[in-house]
Amino acid sequence: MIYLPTGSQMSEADLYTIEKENIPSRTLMERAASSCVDVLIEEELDLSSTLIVCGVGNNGGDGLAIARLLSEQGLSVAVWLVGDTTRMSFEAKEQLSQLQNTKVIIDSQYPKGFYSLIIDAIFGVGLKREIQGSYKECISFLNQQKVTKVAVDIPSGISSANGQVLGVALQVDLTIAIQCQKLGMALYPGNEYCGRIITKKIGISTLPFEKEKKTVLCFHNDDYYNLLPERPAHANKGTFGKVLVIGGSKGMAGAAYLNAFSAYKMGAGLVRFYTPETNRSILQTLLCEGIMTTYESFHEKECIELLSWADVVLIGSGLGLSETAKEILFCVLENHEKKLVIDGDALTLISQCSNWRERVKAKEIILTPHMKEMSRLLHCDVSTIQENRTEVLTSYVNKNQLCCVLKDERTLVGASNQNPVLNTSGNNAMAKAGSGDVLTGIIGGLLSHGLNAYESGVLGVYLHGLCGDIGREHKGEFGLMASDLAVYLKDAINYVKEVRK
Ligand SMILES: NC(=O)C1=CN([C@@H]2O[C@H](COP(=O)(O)OP(=O)(O)OC[C@H]3O[C@@H](n4cnc5c(N)ncnc54)[C@H](O)[C@@H]3O)[C@@H](O)[C@H]2O)[C@@H](O)CC1
Ligand SMILES: [K+]
Repeated sequence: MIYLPTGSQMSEADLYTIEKENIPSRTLMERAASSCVDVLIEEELDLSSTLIVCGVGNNGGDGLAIARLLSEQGLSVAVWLVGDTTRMSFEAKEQLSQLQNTKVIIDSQYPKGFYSLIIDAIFGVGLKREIQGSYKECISFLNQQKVTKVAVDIPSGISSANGQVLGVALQVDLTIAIQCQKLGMALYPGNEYCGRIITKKIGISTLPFEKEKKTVLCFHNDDYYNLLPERPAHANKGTFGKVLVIGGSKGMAGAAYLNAFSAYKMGAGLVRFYTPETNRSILQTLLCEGIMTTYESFHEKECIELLSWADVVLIGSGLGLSETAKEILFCVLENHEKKLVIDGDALTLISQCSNWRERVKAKEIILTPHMKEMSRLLHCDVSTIQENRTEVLTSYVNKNQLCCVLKDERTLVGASNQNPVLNTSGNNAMAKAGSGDVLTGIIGGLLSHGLNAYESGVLGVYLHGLCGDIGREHKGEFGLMASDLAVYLKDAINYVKEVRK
């Protein structure tokens, strides 16, 4: 796995390396610049006439050092120095003075000419606020130039903490990430501005953020492979767990079906529906393997008996917000002692109850909110969550001692005392009704194999995304349906195993 630090975490790591490992800032800058030059050469970019656009911080310092290194190779280089040079960082000033006796053209305006390549060294991880004025004009102007563009560390204008565009951002073809990819480069819209990403290690110690459970991780295939549950030969249907699906109100039977179908496809041993009587024939026709208990109103004894049968309860997909739904939900919260996944309408119902968490008995709890549902749980705006998703998620899971799958184009899985994991599988073909119900079912299937909440959330989200990637190949970007996703689970699991080989 790799760490995806925010800019501030990266700056702390820079400082730690400089102070505790006694590597001077200047040395790190030289290493960063020469690594960038290596990439430019390895990638066979046209370096016949390069424009390097530099800001006044250390990202600009990297750019100035690159200018010197290219010029030492006899290449034609011009530097456009943007911003107030009286505010230049110490390292950038040093780099600028080293350029004085070279052939590099330095201009505080756009140095007119024909350029084969533009290098963006305006802002790196130090970008803090909305870009305005001459910086904004400069980036907008550069965006109009039809020339290959390469960003040093991160495209200028992208927040390294959350991937948001701070006023304006430069769209580049290639980003050379220094030491680590930053979180904002993996999130949207930041990711779309980066083009290809090449990471170059330069010896910055990542110890400071490795120690923190707050730093976001991105798993590799091997990490996922290690989470895949085993299916011993000596097994029966009880070995792989009993999943109780409580979902589907009138007209929403499909949500319960997708939960149950996906849990079975993920290998669960037995799946039972607990659903309104109106869904009986629909669900039995759709899934003859599903055991069926139905209700017309709340019966505590019946509900508690079903809970004692189940290893895993999935509650909420298409459940509705009726009084009966609410009674069943709170009966589950107060009586189910094993593993519990709370999805969809059940999330809305708990968000209306301030002491819901105190009432939960289950030893493993997973919530699967999308951004809107999370905003209901936290009683705040969606934008507040999007801008600070890691902090919001981390503090929520630690406060409530549970696992939370925060669904978005890039889903983040957090659990108490664990690093959040950012998922990068999946695509826009999955943005369709029912997709989340499939995820809930997959997570249920993994829980029923004995994985804990965090493992099931992390692996479930990845497999779900892979189903989307494989499904898009077969069914297309427009035509992929939620029910198709679960069908591709076998291919997704095989993919994880094959890549491992
Ligand atoms: N020793 C180090 O610190 C190293 C730094 N490196 C490079 O340095 C970068 C980080 O350098 P810095 O921390 O100096 O930050 P940046 O170079 O990213 O920019 C910070 C500068 O921009 C200003 N600024 C921030 N937001 C602004 C806005 N919206 N409008 C106008 N001005 C704004 C700040 O006041 C500061 O002067 C990294 O991304 C990387 O490229 C690398 O060379 C590796 C070593
Ligand atoms: K940059």
